[in-house]
Amino acid sequence: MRGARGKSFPVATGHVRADAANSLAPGNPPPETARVCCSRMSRGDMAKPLLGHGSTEGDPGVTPASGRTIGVLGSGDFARSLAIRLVCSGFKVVVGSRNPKRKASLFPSAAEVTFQAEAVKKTDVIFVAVFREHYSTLCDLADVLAGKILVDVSNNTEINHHKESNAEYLASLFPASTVVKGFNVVSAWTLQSGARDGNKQVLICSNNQEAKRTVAEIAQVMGFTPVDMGCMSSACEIENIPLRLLPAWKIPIFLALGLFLCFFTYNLIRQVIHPFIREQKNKLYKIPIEVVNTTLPCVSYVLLSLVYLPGVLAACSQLYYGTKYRRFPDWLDQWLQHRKQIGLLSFFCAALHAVYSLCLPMRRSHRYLLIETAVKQAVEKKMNIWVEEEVWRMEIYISVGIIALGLLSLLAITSLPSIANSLNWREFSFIQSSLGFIALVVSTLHTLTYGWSRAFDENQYKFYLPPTYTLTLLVPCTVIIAKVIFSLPCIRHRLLRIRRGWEKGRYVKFVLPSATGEYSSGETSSNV
Ligand SMILES: Cc1cc2nc3c(=O)[nH]c(=O)nc-3n(C[C@H](O)[C@H](O)[C@H](O)COP(=O)(O)OP(=O)(O)OC[C@H]3O[C@@H](n4cnc5c(N)ncnc54)[C@H](O)[C@@H]3O)c2cc1C
Ligand SMILES: NC(=O)C1=CN([C@@H]2O[C@H](COP(=O)(O)OP(=O)(O)OC[C@H]3O[C@@H](n4cnc5c(N)ncnc54)[C@H](OP(=O)(O)O)[C@@H]3O)[C@@H](O)[C@H]2O)C=CC1
Ligand code: HEM
Ligand SMILES: [Cu+2]
Ligand SMILES: [Fe+3]
Repeated sequence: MRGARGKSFPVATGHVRADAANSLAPGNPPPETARVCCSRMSRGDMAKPLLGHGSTEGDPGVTPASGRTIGVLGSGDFARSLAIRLVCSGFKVVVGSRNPKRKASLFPSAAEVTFQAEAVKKTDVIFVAVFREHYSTLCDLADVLAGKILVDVSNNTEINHHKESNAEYLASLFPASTVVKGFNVVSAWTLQSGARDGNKQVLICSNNQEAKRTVAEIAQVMGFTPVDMGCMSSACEIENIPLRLLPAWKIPIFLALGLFLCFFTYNLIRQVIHPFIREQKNKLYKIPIEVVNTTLPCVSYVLLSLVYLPGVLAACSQLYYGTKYRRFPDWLDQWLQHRKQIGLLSFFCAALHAVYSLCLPMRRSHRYLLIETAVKQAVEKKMNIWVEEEVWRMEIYISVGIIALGLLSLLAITSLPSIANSLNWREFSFIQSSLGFIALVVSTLHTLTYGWSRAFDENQYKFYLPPTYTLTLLVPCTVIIAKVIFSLPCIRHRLLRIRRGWEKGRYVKFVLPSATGEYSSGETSSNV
């Protein structure tokens, strides 16, 4: 749930009873028993609740940290994991089920499992862990639920599946209760195994601040990070989140696939179809490795240049308008937001390309061709086949390729949230912006030394199509030339001023009253 809009919660303890307050404050470790139980908790333990031996009852040393009782309606996966996590966090739990006898054994013995009506009487915060379609079966409990907080944890099967959110629907069924949306982005498994880095966030919304704060505090005690998503109108958005698959990656993946298809087709024409038509030679064997290994690097290289092109366009726009306060066009804003994903896809393709390249010599076809060439040269009595220029060319382009990949790996590592969080923004920007640009320059050197003079060799033109690497050079070279121009002192200085808030022509014309009291026509200006 990285980057979810919303703000974190101030933990207020005013309204919560004193004993519950200090336990609700973040960072209060759950009681020893609970911690021991949680550390040994595993999926298998779901069926055999461990708390029986170490239940908090009867053990003088340990009282439930919060003493607060939390209700759970439903006895399914989510209800069970929720009960375990709540008990581990020191809450008292009462589960309401239609069939308590049958379900009791699935819950930790510290949790009380009883009928729904019984359960809701014992607490003022109830998690409704049933599907939306079964909400109406709870209507007989409306009186008992009046004035209580209902936490709607439900998800849908499709985005915007219903005209109103499940939480709003629940609120319409129980107008006398207060509904808070929350916990739906947490899977039953995470609930049970505890919050790990990726899905620590619990998005919460409600029209009632107090109720929202209460649920947030419970989330904090459970080890989650509550994120305030505002009022109930955000419930739809919160319910859609678990249904979206890697939203930030869609456009970059389609871009990479599109580039792959184009370059693959181009290379197929040049390396397989051309020899088949012109020389009746069957080169189909080249497809799995050679064609792929001249496609992947091109995709990687173009993607890498598309990471730095928006920064160049952004700079051009700022220089042109003489301000940084003018919104970029949406397409550029979108592009700037997707640079991380484009960069990581570039790294992924480059890494594959490196592995493919290192495997080139181990192929059977490579050996046959090598032997064939050797025999041919022996027959033609060609002894000295060493071409110094070619040797150097290959030594250089492979070595430079390895350096480029090393730099990309560094960028990829600093993309990891745990690493990025350990850098300050200047360090992060230096690595991403400066080192990233150097990686682009080094990759260009690799490509140019690989291509060398092929672009001027007419044998390299198949069906008049130029060698593939020449197609890849356009965007990267544009970015490199632009960056060189921006580094010229006059332009660099202006760009830095703009990025520090200076604005072209932002001055106020005003007329100074002269000593005699008339207004002179002189104009003065000041930057506002
Ligand atoms: C392997 C790899 C991993 C990467 N990982 C990350 C990553 O984790 N996070 C990341 O952000 N990038 C990542 N990138 C992309 C790239 O490295 C960074 O975005 C880098 O900061 C771009 O530098 P730049 O000099 O092009 O532009 P910048 O210097 O970042 O930006 C140029 C100017 O554009 C404007 N600008 C920049 N961003 C915005 C914006 N979002 N909205 C409005 N104006 C803006 C600013 O005025 C800025 O001064 C990765 C790239 C690669 C290859
Ligand atoms: N599973 C997960 O990982 C997650 C689930 N959720 C949400 O949690 C809620 C429960 O999910 P989950 O536990 O997986 O579902 P389950 O089907 O496992 O449990 C749902 C519970 O609802 C009750 N129930 C079932 N049928 C009916 C019925 N016809 N009438 C009344 N009550 C019924 C049952 O409790 P009893 O028989 O005891 O009354 C049952 O245990 C859903 O809204 C889901 O979207 C949210 C995030 C993650
Ligand atoms: C360990 C790192 C690398 C090695 C060993 C390597 C090796 C090679 C080899 C052997 C070729 C010739 C491919 C062939 O003829 O089949 C090649 C071409 C190429 N490489 Fe790399 N490379 C590396 C990294 C990179 C990186 C990081 C990039 C760019 C991001 C890159 C971009 C290219 C390009 C664009 C070509 C030309 C492809 C063509 O037009 O046919 N390489 N590389
Ligand atoms: Cu436990
Ligand atoms: Fe439905």
